[in-house]
Amino acid sequence: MERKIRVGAVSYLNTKPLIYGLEKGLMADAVQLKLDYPAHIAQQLLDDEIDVGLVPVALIPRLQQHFFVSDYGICCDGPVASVCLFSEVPVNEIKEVLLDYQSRTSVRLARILMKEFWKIDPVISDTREDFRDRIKGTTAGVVIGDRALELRSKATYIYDLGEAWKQFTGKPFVFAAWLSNKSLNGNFVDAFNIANSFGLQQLDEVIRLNPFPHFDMKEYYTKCIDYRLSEDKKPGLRLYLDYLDKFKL
Ligand SMILES: C=C(O[C@@H]1C=C(C(=O)O)C=C[C@H]1O)C(=O)O
Repeated sequence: MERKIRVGAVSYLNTKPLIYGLEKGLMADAVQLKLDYPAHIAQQLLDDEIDVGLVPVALIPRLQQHFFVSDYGICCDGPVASVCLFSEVPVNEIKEVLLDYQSRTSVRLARILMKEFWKIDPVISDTREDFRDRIKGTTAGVVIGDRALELRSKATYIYDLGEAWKQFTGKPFVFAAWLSNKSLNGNFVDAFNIANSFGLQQLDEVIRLNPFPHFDMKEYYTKCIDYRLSEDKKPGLRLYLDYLDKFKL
């Protein structure tokens, strides 16, 4: 029997619709699914511990070769709600910014926006563990995922990075895409696309299975996250990758 394809998916709520089909057993004979936070998925694809991952797009320049596995990803076209700069003071008074250790794409997006859009030059600090209680006074923080959705109700100033990117460039943004480090056969790709679309067609059931009191999940899945990695998303992705190159990020 052929070895199963090792698939690494993001463990946040944003990914639940995409993996609902896989978790229901579609492709159970072909796929072994692991969940982790984005920075770990990125490392696992680099280390060849997985074959396919919902990988932060910031990893693309570091991969020797990469293939887009499906028509789905984690994108937005305007406010995304779960990727924000949280602060107790207005953006131009921020002195230090803590960057979420779980992120690879958004932390670099924040650096681009600070330089080019907000035109601020705070001290930028990486983190290695939970840092949310250090966001106070003039120290702000970039937080992603479910923890960001939760923080929204407590934060004073919320700068949504999807919204800021849209204001800055006029374009949608791609956070993560299903990428592989080797070419996979067309049958796998077709089945994977069908599995991805399964949950998107049954959002009410996905929401029922993953109750989350801090945010309206129907709104999150239908208005904030855009799951279609369609052609109209590509110019924004290219522009982001150009900025990574330009600023050596
Ligand atoms: C919209 C989001 O997109 C994500 C952000 C990522 C990143 O910053 O590296 C990677 C995967 C996505 O989960 C989110 O996490 O809230």
